[in-house]
Amino acid sequence: MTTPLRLALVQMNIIAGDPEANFAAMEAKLEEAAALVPKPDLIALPEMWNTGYALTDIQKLADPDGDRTKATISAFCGKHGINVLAGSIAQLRGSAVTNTVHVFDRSGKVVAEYSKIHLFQLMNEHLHLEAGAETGRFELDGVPAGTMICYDIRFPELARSLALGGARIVFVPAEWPHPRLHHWRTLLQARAIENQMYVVSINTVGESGGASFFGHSMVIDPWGEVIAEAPEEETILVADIDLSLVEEVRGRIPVFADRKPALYDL
Ligand SMILES: O=C(O)CCC(=O)C(=O)O
Repeated sequence: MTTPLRLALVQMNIIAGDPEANFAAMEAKLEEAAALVPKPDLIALPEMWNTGYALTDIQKLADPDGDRTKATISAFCGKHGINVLAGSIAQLRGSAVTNTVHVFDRSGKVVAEYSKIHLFQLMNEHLHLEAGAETGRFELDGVPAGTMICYDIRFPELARSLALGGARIVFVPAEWPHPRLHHWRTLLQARAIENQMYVVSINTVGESGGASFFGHSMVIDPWGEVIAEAPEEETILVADIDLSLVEEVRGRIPVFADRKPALYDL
């Protein structure tokens, strides 16, 4: 990617259990983001945007092999020449359902697929979904990056492993509810500060299954500053980021050179 890099984060209201409505809303929002001037380099979507947390019906609602998602978003990327981190979807794989992010380059090619490693027991994910077994590293326009999903931010080892693998930006699609705004903000900032990288989160808004999703999608720079933050309503959050700040911050406080991995009992 060229520097600065323009990001457009689609903070949307997901209708639980209604993939038709969510696909229509997602396509309209991608077109809205593509019409921004200047055009974004990358558009990102939130977690489980196709089905929301309709977990008891997830087997019949999930996208078989992600085919509909891949066809729709790949065509969009090819038409507009924009990278898309397609949040996550409920994806049917044989008899299992995973919570999976697909990353598309400007030509519409899928360059990465990541399934959520840490399933969130408080919302019964472990009863309905199968956990992923690989981390989410990729490169877009030559920039090494990574993705995690929602609850994954509570595991600093995962963000560290992406940073050690070279990531300069980590994306976090989420469906994170009240009353844990304090945890959301603090954990996202901590992951950015300790790894001296950009952390870009894309949350949802609205109500579903007794949970209220608060938005506050954020772009946090490698110094831990929140450089853009969405309100609690639907919005497309736009931010221009300067990747040279990653090297500048890493040069100022040499955290990676000062690590003592041999002493950590991990
Ligand atoms: O960790 C949390 O508090 C929220 C996580 C969550 O909602 C999720 O992973 O879907």
